[in-house]
Amino acid sequence: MASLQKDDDGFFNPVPPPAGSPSKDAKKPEAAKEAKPEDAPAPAADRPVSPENDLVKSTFEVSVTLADQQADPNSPLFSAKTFEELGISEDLLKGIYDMGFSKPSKIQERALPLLLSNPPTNMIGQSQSGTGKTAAFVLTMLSRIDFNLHKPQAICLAPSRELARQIMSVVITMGKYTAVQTEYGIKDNLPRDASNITAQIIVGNPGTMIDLMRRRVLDVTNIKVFVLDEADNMLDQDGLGDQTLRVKNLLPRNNNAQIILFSATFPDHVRAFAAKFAPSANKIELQKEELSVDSIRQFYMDCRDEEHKYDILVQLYQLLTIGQSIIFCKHRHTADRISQRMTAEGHKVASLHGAKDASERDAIIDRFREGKEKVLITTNVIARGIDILQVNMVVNYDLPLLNERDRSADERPDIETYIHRIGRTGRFGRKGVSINFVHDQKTWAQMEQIEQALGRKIIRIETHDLDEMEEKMKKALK
Ligand SMILES: Nc1ncnc2c1ncn2[C@@H]1O[C@H](COP(=O)(O)OP(=O)(O)OP(=O)(O)O)[C@@H](O)[C@H]1O
Repeated sequence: MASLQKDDDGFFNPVPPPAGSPSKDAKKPEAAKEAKPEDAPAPAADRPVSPENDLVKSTFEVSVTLADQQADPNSPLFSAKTFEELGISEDLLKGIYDMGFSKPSKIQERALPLLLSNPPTNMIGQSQSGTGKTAAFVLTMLSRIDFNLHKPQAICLAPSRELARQIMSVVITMGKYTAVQTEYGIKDNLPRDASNITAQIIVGNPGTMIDLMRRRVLDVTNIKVFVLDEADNMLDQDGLGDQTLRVKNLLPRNNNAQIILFSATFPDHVRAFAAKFAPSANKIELQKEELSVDSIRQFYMDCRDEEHKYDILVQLYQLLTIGQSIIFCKHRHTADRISQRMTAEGHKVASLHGAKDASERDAIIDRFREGKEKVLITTNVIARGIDILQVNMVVNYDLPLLNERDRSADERPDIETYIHRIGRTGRFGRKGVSINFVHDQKTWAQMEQIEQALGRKIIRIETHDLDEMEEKMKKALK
C-alpha cells in the first residue's frame, strides 16, 4: 500500500512511488477523493430528460437551468449582452433564434464585436469545449460575405470529415434566412471534373482543399475570411500543420483575408506559430486551470489487465446506453475488435475510424447523431469538435498519449487530446461523465499526470461494485 501525503487543500494523495517500485497497488484513497469539492452535487442543466433515463432522473429538485448558468459571471456561458447588441443582421438574428439561442455565451460576447469590427482583424480565440465557438466563427463568415457575388469568399478548415460536416450544418441552419450558398471541400464530395465552385462558403479538410485550389476548381481570389477550427491541431507540425500552411500559401500574395483561429486548447508549442499564422490578432486566452469545464465529472477505474478492461466495458454497457457514449481507443483495430466482440455478445455498438471509407463514416456518425446507435467506439478521429448533446459519457478505454500525435516514443499523456475527448460530453452547461481505464503502473502514472496538469481530481470507481458505480454516475449526472 502506498503512503499518503496531504496536498495543499488538506486532502490525501498517494506519494509517488520510487522509480521501479510496483505502484499498481498504490490505489487512491477513496474517502480522501470523495471529500473533494468537485464531488459535491452541482447544478443541473436544462437538458431534456427522457422518461426512460433513470440515471438522470433527479431525486432532488432541479433548480439551476441553462438561463441561470448564463447569468452566472463565473460560467463560460455567461453573458451581459444580447445578440441584438452585437450588431448582427436581422436575417442572421432570425437564424440564431431559430437555433434556440437566447443569449450569447462568454466567448461569443467577447469575440463577436472583435470579429465583426472593421477593418477586419485576425483573431486567436480560446474557450472551453462546448461553449459556442462554432457560432462565433460561422456568424463572422455569414456576416462578411456578399450574397450577390457567386464566388468563394470564406474558407473554413477542420481536422476531420465529421467536424467539417457538422460545421456546415451550422452554416446552413444559421444562414437559412440568407441566400448563402455552400460547398464542401471534403473527400469524395465533388467529381473529378467538377466545374468552378460558385458557393460563397467552403468548409472542408486541408488535403481536399489544396486539391481543389490546385485544380482551380476553388478560385481563391475573393476569399475574405479564412477560419481554422481546432486551430492548434490544424497548425501542429506533427499533424496537419504543413497542409494548412499550404492552403494559406495558395491564397493570393496580396490577399488580406481575416484569419480566425479557434480552439479549446493552444499548447505552448503551437502558440508562436499561431501568432505568425494570424499576425496582429486579437487574442482571447484561457488560463491553464480553466481548460476543462466543471460540468464534466471525471472518474477512473483500475482494471487488472487489458482483458479486464474489455470485461468492465461490457459490464458498463447498461450505463453507456442510458444516454449516448463515446469510447476512445488508441488503435483502429482495437475499436473494431471491441465492437465486433461486443456485437457478437449481443450488444449494439458501432465503430468509427479513419480507415473506413467516406460514405461509411458519414452513415455511422449520422446514425449516432440521430440516436440510432447509442455507443460509438472510435479513435482520436472524433476527439475534437463533435457536438452531440445526448452524449453523457466518454470512456477513455486507452488514455491518449503524445506518441499517437508525433509517432515518437513519448509515452506521456496527451493532455490536449484528453481535454477534447472528455469535452464530447458536458456540452453548453450539460452534465457529463468521463471514465478512464487504467490497468498497470504506467497507465496509472499517466492518469496522474493528466490530473496534475488539469488541477482536477479524477475520482476512483471500484470495478467490482456495479451498484457503487451506478450511484456515482447518478450523482454526477444529476
Ligand atoms: N448562445 C448559445 N445559446 C445556447 N446554445 C448555444 C449557444 N451557442 C452555442 N450553443 C450550443 O452549444 C453547443 C456547443 O457549441 P459548439 O459546438 O460551438 O462548441 P465549441 O466551443 O466549438 O466546442 P469544441 O471546443 O468542443 O469544438 C452546440 O450544441 C451549440 O448549438
